[in-house]
Amino acid sequence: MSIARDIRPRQDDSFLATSPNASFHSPSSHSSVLNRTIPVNAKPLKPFATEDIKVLLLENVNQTGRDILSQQGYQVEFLKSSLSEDQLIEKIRDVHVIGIRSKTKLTARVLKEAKNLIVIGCFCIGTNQVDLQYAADQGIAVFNSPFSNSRSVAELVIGEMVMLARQLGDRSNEMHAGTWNKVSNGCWEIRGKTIGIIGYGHIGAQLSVLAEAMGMSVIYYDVLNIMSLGTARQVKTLDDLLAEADFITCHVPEIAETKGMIGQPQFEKMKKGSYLINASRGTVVDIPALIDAMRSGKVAGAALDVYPNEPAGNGDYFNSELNPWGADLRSLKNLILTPHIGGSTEEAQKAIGVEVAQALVRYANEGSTLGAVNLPEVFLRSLTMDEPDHARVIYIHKNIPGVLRKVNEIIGDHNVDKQMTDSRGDVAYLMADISNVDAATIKDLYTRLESLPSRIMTRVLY
Ligand SMILES: NC(=O)c1ccc[n+]([C@@H]2O[C@H](COP(=O)([O-])OP(=O)(O)OC[C@H]3O[C@@H](n4cnc5c(N)ncnc54)[C@H](O)[C@@H]3O)[C@@H](O)[C@H]2O)c1
Ligand SMILES: O=C(O)CC[C@@H](O)C(=O)O
Repeated sequence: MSIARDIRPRQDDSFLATSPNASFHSPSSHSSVLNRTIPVNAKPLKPFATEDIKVLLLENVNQTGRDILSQQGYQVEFLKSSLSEDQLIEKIRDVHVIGIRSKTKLTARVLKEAKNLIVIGCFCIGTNQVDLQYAADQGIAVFNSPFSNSRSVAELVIGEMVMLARQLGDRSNEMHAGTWNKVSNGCWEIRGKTIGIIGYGHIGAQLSVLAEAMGMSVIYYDVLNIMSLGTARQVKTLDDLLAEADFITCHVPEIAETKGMIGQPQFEKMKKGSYLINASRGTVVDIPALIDAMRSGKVAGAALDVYPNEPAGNGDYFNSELNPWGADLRSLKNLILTPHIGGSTEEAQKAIGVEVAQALVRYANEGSTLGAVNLPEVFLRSLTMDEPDHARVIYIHKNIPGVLRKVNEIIGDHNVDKQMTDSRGDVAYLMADISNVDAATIKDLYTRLESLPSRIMTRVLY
């Protein structure tokens, strides 16, 4: 049994002094709910000695996040880069909380070994690097930061459009090599041009507003019907967008439908001399097809921030071993290559560090799944110091008929102050606050819930 799932009684009251911060600063729609319902005298709930909680943070997670987790008394191990699958399997075995960014692949093979893991924090927007369903089936919650770096990506794209339209990358490279090459041929203003945004979500919509302010016409394609901002216009098909846009920019998640979404047939449908930007995920654009389209002059310039294979850490790793077309790509003119830095600003990384670390603490200490991307969102107001003998039961279980009857047979002998349950697909999440319980009762509740066949994970916080 893992420490985090341990229900052993408190040795003393010392961990009451290390209260988790009860406030939640996420700008998400849930924040007002949380802020409203957390009383000043919230009772810290901890089922464990916090110093036993092991946290592994990879990929240079921001100091803000590291501080929040360390202040809880958790044991925090921090690495600057990612780990390979085999290295992760070794490391993850005794970890209760893991924090990653976009490079660390938490596959089913890795998660299978993570016997103590209760929660994953993706300190970024994308969650495609985690096997979300497998995690849910094991009762492991996954949190991310849905929009703390959206503005940073949108600003990068605006800058890149100007750079591509003016061939700034090439001019700068030439000057670095001592060459003065003053040209205007093929150089344009972006004012009056049309930007075609593929994926009008957080980033796409933010970009729409900025591009319009630069004097551009904005069209977008999205699988959802989304309200246009300003004078932007939604087009019906991707082909409509490709035929009309001067600058095409991708802001879709990596899912089966978006893999290879921009390939040779799509390049054929673009206007001659158009520009392509991809700061979403590397698999969205077929890079050999882009190389052909740039060599033929169909595409006048491109900016890539993401690649099908990216190195685990910084260094001279962006070579043909990593991606076979590397040398061909690097030989192209008017091509901006950046190392997945769309969201890499001080503002974004600090905000993400706070948001995700707070979600991890809230989940570990209080069981709230608000904002989880793979479990139903369940929240109960914090217990207060006026409720010293209350315990919070969390029962993550298979979503099959008859479970609640069995659970209520177990907790129904006690005074259930409040209870909430919800399901998402095959997994359901139940939280119940029970009053007037002693250590023996807590142990009994835990053991009986654990013995139910529907059990995925039981936690009792008190
Ligand atoms: N380069 C970076 O550093 C960086 C930073 C942040 C995010 N990202 C990537 O950008 C992606 C988009 O971010 P976001 O915050 O705007 O996401 P979002 O979820 O807010 O928006 C994505 C939009 O794409 C749409 N979409 C999904 N499938 C589509 C399809 N097949 N065709 C057209 N539209 C489709 C969705 O309906 C949604 O409106 C993220 O998933 C992430 O992978 C990259
Ligand atoms: O910081 C990262 O590694 C990922 C940034 C971005 O791709 C995201 O998904 O938020």
